[in-house]
Amino acid sequence: MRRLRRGEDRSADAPAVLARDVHKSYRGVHAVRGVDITVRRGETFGFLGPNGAGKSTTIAMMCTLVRPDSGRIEIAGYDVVRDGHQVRRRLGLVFQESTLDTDLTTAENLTFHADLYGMPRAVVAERVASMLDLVGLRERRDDRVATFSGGMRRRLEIARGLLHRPRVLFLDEPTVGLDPQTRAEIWTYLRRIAEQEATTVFLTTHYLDEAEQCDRIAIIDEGRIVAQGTPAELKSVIGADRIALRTDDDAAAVRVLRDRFDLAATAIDGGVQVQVADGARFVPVLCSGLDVPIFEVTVTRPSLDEVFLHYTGRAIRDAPGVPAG
Ligand SMILES: Nc1ncnc2c1ncn2[C@@H]1O[C@H](COP(=O)(O)OP(=O)(O)OP(=O)(O)O)[C@@H](O)[C@H]1O
Repeated sequence: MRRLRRGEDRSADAPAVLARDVHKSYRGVHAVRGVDITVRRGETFGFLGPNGAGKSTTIAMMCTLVRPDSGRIEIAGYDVVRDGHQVRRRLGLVFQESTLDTDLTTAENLTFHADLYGMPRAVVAERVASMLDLVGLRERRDDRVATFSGGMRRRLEIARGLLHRPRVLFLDEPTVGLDPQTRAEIWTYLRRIAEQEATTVFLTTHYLDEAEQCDRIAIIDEGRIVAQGTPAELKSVIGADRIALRTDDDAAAVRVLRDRFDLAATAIDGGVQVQVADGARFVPVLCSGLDVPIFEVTVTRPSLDEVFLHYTGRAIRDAPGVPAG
């Protein structure tokens, strides 16, 4: 590795987040068992897993709140154990539980944060204004946070997390408990952050439609990363499209699928199902070659739901304590 000159910022070409063989146990519970993660600069990275899989522990280690037992974590090139101060300067945090002071105004909450981070007074006013623009709260600058909706509070927390220009913004379930419209709105801001601020966004979510919007995702189960890649890459592991058929004679359809198309069909509720590589291309071939009247054909492409089920043995929506998405 190239030696750094005094005062040189390592973060310029280092990955935003790097974790190698990270372990953490709490008395008797091996919560994180050899996690490897690489997040590139500017990526929006989704971290998924069933309840108790080790997400919060991993994030807490990345944010210097919990010390790893072994392994290595670097944020923008700085080690979380050796260079904790450098790491903290480079990250922003948005937790599930709000940490805003509701008795203060929007601007006061932000200025308080700027003081904590030792931001020069001369730049604070302008930075506060541009962050409030980013999350659409400029008009509410002097209102007390106590008067805000859940979505507005979350937006303010995002603005606060970004105020000191972190390299990585960590968000733990940023949209949990919000209605679908507000969730969509938060995502508009998250995308804007990635574009305008060139900030890496690392977030946990239980919503697969949100994971779908990430550049890359990792799935953790029982303390281990079981899959990592773009949503498209992970879905391609599941591979096949599913074609569900309702026909006039399902038994005959199964025979024809086997004899003519070499496909093993399985019975499903009210019909039969086969798996093929490219459903859209196969449907016309099937319809002309089946010889059995078809009432209905449905093609389902692999989803992240199936990816999650494949790797964890659980449907993400079945995880206890998770509102249906
Ligand atoms: N402070 C602690 N002391 C003891 N055990 C803990 C502690 N924090 C977490 N654990 C245990 O470590 C495991 C991983 O927990 P963690 O909170 O990291 O999972 P998670 O994926 O974030 O779960 P959730 O989605 O429910 O927040 C769980 O078995 C949990 O009970």
